[in-house]
Amino acid sequence: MSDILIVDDERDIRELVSDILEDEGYSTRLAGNSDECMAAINAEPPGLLILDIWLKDSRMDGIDILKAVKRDNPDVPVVIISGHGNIEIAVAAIKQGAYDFIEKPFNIDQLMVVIRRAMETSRLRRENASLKRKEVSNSDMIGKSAAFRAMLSQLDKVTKSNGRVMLRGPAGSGKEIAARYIHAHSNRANAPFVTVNCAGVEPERMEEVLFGRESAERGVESGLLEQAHGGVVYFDEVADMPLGTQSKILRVLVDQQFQRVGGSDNVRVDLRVISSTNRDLESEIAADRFREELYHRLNVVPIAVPSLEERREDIPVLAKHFIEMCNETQGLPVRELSEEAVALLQTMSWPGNVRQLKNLVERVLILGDGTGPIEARELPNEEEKADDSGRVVLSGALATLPLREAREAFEREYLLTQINRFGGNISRTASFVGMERSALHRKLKSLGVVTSNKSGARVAQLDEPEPAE
Ligand SMILES: Nc1ncnc2c1ncn2[C@@H]1O[C@H](COP(=O)(O)OP(=O)(O)OP(=O)(O)O)[C@@H](O)[C@H]1O
Repeated sequence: MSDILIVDDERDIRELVSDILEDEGYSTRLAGNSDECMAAINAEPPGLLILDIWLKDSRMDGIDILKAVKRDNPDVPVVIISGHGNIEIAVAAIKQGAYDFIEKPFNIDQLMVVIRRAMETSRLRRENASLKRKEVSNSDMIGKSAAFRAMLSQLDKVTKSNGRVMLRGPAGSGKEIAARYIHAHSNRANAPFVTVNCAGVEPERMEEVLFGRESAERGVESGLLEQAHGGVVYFDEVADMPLGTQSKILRVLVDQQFQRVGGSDNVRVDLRVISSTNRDLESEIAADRFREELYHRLNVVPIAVPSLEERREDIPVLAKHFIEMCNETQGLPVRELSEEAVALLQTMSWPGNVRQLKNLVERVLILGDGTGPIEARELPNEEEKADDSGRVVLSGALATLPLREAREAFEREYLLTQINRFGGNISRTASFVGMERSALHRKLKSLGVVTSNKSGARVAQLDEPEPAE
C-alpha cells in the first residue's frame, strides 16, 4: 500500500522519477498510459500517485484519472506533473482533489519535498482509516437474551442481501450499532459507513450536506452520499428529515443518481441504505410529515431493536463489556459488580436504554474510589429503593391504593421485573425471590401474569388489561 505509482507517457521521465525515488528508499510502479494506470490501481491502490496531465495514446487524460481515483480511492494522494506554463490546469486539478503539482522541468529537491509531504499525508490517512476500522469493530454487539438473539438472527439474515433496512427502537437502544453490524458483516465492509444525522443538520443545509456542492470558487465539494459510494449510508432518525429533502432522497433511490447543489453533472452512486427511527412513522405519514412513498422504499426489511428493559438479562454482560471498554480507552480500573449491584441494575428503569447503562458505568468508574467490586450504594438512588435506614420510599401511585391493591400492584411489578431479568426462566426466578416453583406459578396466575413466547423471546406480561378503576 505504500508504493508510488508513476504515470507519464514519456518513458525517460517516468524512469528518471522512479530512479530518484528508489534511491530514496521508496518502491515504485510505472504506467505509460491510462489503461496501464487504471489496471495498476485496481490491482492494488498505491500509497501515492504521480500523474502527468497530458497522456498521449490514452483513453483518459490525467484529469479523468484524477476524478476516478478521487471517487473510488479518495485516500490516495495525487501529485500532478504539469507542463511548463500550464498553471491553470494544475490549479483546476487541485480543485478536483489533487494534493499538489510539480511543473516540468522539475528539480530533484523540489520533487522530493512534495513527495515526502504527500507520503506523510498518505500515512496519516491510512492510520486514520485503520482507527476507523477499529471503531467499526465496535460493531461487536453484546447480549445473550432471547430478545437480543432474535434481533441478531434477523440482522444476520440481511447482511447477505442489499435490501434496505429500517431499524426501529427507542433512543439509545443500539440502532446505530446494529446498522454498523450489518455493514461490518456485509460485502461492503471495506467501503465507507456514513451516518447522516437527520435531526442534527439545519433543514436549509440538508441538501448541500447530502448531495455536495459545485461552485467556481471552491470547485467540487462532495456530499455524504458521494462519500458513502460503494458502502452504506445510515439515515439516523429519518423522521426528522425535512419534507423537501425527503422528495429528493426518493428520487435518488429511484434513479441511483443526483446532481450536486449548483452543479449539472449527474453523479451516480452505489449505496446500501439503512435507516432508523424511534418514532411511529405511520402516524408521521398520517400527519403529513413523512412521505408515504419514501417510507415504503426505506422500510423493505423492518427490524425491531428491543429496549434494555425488554432484555434485562443482558445487563450484567453489557455492564462488564462497558467496564472493559472504559479500561481500554481511558485506563479506568477494571472492577467486578457485587451481586446487589447487579440486582439493582437489573431492576431499575432504563429510559435511556443501553446508552444510559454505558454512561452510568463510566460515571461510577470515574467517581468511584478503590478497585474492589462496585457496590449497590455507588449506583444512583431510585424512588422505590430502600433508603439508608432500610425504609422503602413509596411512589405516589402506590400510596393512594388500599393495602391489598397496593400489595398486588407491587407484587405484579416486582415479579414481572424479576422474570424478565432471568430471561423468563421460572426456576431461577423462584429461587431468587425465595418461593417454590409451583407457588410462584400459582402466584403469577392469581396476579394475571403469563409468560409467553413472543417473537422467539420469552417475556412476562399481564394476562389482560387491568380493569379500569
Ligand atoms: N448490544 C450492544 N452491545 C454493545 N454496545 C451496545 C449495544 N447496544 C448499544 N450499545 C452501545 O450503546 C450506545 C448507544 O447505542 P446506539 O448509538 O447504537 O443507539 P441508537 O438507538 O442508535 O441511539 P439514538 O436513537 O439516540 O441514535 C453506543 O455507545 C453503543 O455502542
